[in-house]
Amino acid sequence: MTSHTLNELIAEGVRGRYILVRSDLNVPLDGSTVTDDGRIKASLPVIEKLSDAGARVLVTAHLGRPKGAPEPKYSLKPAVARFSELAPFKVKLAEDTVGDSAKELAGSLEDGDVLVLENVRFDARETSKDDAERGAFADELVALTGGNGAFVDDAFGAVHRKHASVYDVATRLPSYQGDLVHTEVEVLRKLTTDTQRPYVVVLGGSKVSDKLAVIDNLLGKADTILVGGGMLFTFLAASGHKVAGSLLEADQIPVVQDYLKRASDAGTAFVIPTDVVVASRFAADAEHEVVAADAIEDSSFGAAGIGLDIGPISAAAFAEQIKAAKTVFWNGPMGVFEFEAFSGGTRAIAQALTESSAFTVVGGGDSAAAVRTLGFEDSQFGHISTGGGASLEYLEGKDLPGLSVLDR
Ligand SMILES: Nc1ncnc2c1ncn2[C@@H]1O[C@H](COP(=O)(O)OP(=O)(O)O)[C@@H](O)[C@H]1O
Ligand SMILES: O=C(OP(=O)(O)O)[C@H](O)COP(=O)(O)O
Repeated sequence: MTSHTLNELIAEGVRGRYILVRSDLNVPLDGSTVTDDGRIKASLPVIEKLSDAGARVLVTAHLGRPKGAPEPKYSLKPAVARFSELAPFKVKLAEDTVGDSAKELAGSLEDGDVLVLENVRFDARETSKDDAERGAFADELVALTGGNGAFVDDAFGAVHRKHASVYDVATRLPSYQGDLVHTEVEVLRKLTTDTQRPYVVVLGGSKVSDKLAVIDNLLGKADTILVGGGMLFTFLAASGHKVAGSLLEADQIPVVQDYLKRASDAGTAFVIPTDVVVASRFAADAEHEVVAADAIEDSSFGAAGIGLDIGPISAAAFAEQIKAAKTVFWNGPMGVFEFEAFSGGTRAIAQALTESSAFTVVGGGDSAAAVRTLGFEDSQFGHISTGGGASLEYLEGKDLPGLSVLDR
């Protein structure tokens, strides 16, 4: 199955037509400052191509996980401000997604203009499990394109989401694959069809249940899974250890126990940290100490302690595995890298990737932000993917709704 490409759409002619583009502008923010603009830079080429070709571009995007209603802290304003600085054309932001502001501004677009609609997740229908609800929202998005529109999906980071702006609009408009999605899929396709072993997967971050779900299909595919970040505490708890106030998804403990049981038969080894950096509270200047991973509650902070990074012994052990690998996929920071005191594990893993002769892929908004803010260059890695969950789901061989809906 193949998808139609952006170049095909441009060859068909877009001047004067409304082209709906789904981008992933879900960037990390510090207040209203974008701390890593990688996803904005990655989204720019497709929008620029369409603008140059005379399209009237309507961009949809999400930021964070608002609860289906407008919340100022999840506004796309900072992302669009940064977009405007980077783009050679003016970018407007509507005050709503499909309301009066969106309709009025869309109606006033001229050829080559770009309008970003406010966070699609401000409308609960975007992420609804109910097909009719999502469909109704998609209809309203599509209505903004007049009668002759088209859809370009360029939001690789969201292709694993069956959401209205990713999936349902593509069932309603002639649809095309954006260049970013195309490039990302090509790299991951190579990784899955020609995997050099040992194949090491490094998992961390805070979207614990999302990422635990992908491990099921990685058992037997990956030789080794290194477990860090927020999910390590669910692994420790599954082995009977107390984790004090650390991030724990208690309902996932049986899932992890099942993985641990099946791992050796499947030929996959889990490596769980043996030491952890425990803090007195979740803050950049919190007191902290390194303790054994099976004795987190014995730290000076007792049951109030929070594990915010893997310890140095574990980081060194992970680095050894990475250096001996031929393929490494990494998603999810090892700790709260945003705070210097808890960035050591993430830095050590990034460093090991740069020193490994393996083909290395770093995936995920925060993982990409982490390597950049810790001073590494994109060119030191085989590929930096804009999608963490999306690339993991691709690697486990799942059908990704945002990709399959584009297949003809
Ligand atoms: N031990 C931990 N406790 C709480 N949060 C953590 C921990 N380790 C990492 N994190 C957080 O995980 C976040 C990134 O997670 P996630 O969104 O899953 O990664 P990505 O965007 O790369 O897919 C970071 O903001 C980081 O602070
Ligand atoms: O940040 C994203 O994914 P990632 O953290 O897996 O890289 C994407 O923008 C998708 O966001 P979502 O996981 O809230 O659907």
